[in-house]
Amino acid sequence: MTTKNMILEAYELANKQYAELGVDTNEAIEKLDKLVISLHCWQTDDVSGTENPEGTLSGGIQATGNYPGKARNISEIMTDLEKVMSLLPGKQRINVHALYGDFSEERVDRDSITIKQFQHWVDWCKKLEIGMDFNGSFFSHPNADSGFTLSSKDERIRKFWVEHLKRTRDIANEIGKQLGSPCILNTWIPDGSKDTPIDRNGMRAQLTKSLDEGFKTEYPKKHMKDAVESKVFGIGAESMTVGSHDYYLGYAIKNNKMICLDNGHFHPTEIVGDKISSCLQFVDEVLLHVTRPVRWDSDHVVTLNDETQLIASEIVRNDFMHRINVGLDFFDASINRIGAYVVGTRAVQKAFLIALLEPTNKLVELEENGKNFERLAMLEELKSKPFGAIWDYYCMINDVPIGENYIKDIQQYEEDVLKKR
Ligand SMILES: C[C@H](O)[C@H](O)[C@@H](O)C(=O)CO
Ligand SMILES: [Mn+2]
Repeated sequence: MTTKNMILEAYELANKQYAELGVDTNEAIEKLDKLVISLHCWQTDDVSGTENPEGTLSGGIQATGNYPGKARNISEIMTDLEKVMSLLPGKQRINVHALYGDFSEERVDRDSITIKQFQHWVDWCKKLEIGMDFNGSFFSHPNADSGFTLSSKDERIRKFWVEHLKRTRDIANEIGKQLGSPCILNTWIPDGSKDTPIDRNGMRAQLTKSLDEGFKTEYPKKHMKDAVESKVFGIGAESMTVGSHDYYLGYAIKNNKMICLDNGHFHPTEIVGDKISSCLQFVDEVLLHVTRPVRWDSDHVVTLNDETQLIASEIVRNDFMHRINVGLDFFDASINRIGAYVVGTRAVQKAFLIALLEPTNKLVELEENGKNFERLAMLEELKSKPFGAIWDYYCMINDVPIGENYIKDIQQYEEDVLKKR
């Protein structure tokens, strides 16, 4: 029997098993195909960027490892991302940080960037017919060395970063306009204090002042949408983070912004899956940065673990797909970087597929009737249903490697491209 026939046969059997539970696998696949995952460009080069690739990564984040083959310029980043997308089923878009501009003709500082430095990215996205998201880069820069950017009490520093915020919003608007797909601009700042600060309120008041100034211009939501990203702590800012979750959730609700939930940015026992339905009571949309924190915000490659699953299940169970923007945020420099993307993105897609194959109405019915043993039993039994057969079929109809077959493709790319860098 050919592999194709085996996959088709397994799919038919799995389809029947899920039908017995009242789940239509074809419908699940159709819905999964609507999921667009925003691929962060910074796993290609360990967040080095193209502005000053030899500089040190600051802002309390760290990419550990020195696996060969890291991308060294925009062209290599694009080549790597094209390879990644060729190995993924479904749809993707690209998420670019401001420190990834094209500065080959002219080196401009962050308070002077315009669409010009990002036109190359936009043209590439046009060619690939994909959308693009954008981020201000408030780290790896001398004006962030004090540990404070938008919340700084030094007016020169604060103004510099307000101007950066304004510029990034303008660029995002232009990206969305050119690509005909709203560009999400995420604003994350590393501001915080290593040791116990006194004037927490003063720092947060500065941040509010800066955000209010930076967000003054209204842009059409069909072109760009703002998100603000909170964090519990960063390396070197252990005692206090200015942009905490309480802070940004409040700011987002008051100012009609998206909140960005990065699941590496909370205390280890907090789970982002549980926050989605809370936030969506009060904000229109949420941006996700899906990652895998191991003991801290370590940004390990996402896997199909309970945390990833709850995030996907909460979105699917509540029909939140159109109010959630799924982005990734991991950077592991210790393994093949293309492999990191493919494993991490496929893990998120698998979590969504599993969620789509759940007989949610039946589970809710059990819950509402107080049948908690039955709910627990069903949840456990669902784990061993043949979702893998549906996944393989989805990869097959998307014409991408099935199962672990992408490993050899990536090994080949390592030989042909990465080892020559
Ligand atoms: C590059 C960073 O991961 C990113 O800007 C931010 O989203 C973050 O999560 C910082 O910890
Ligand atoms: Mn993040």
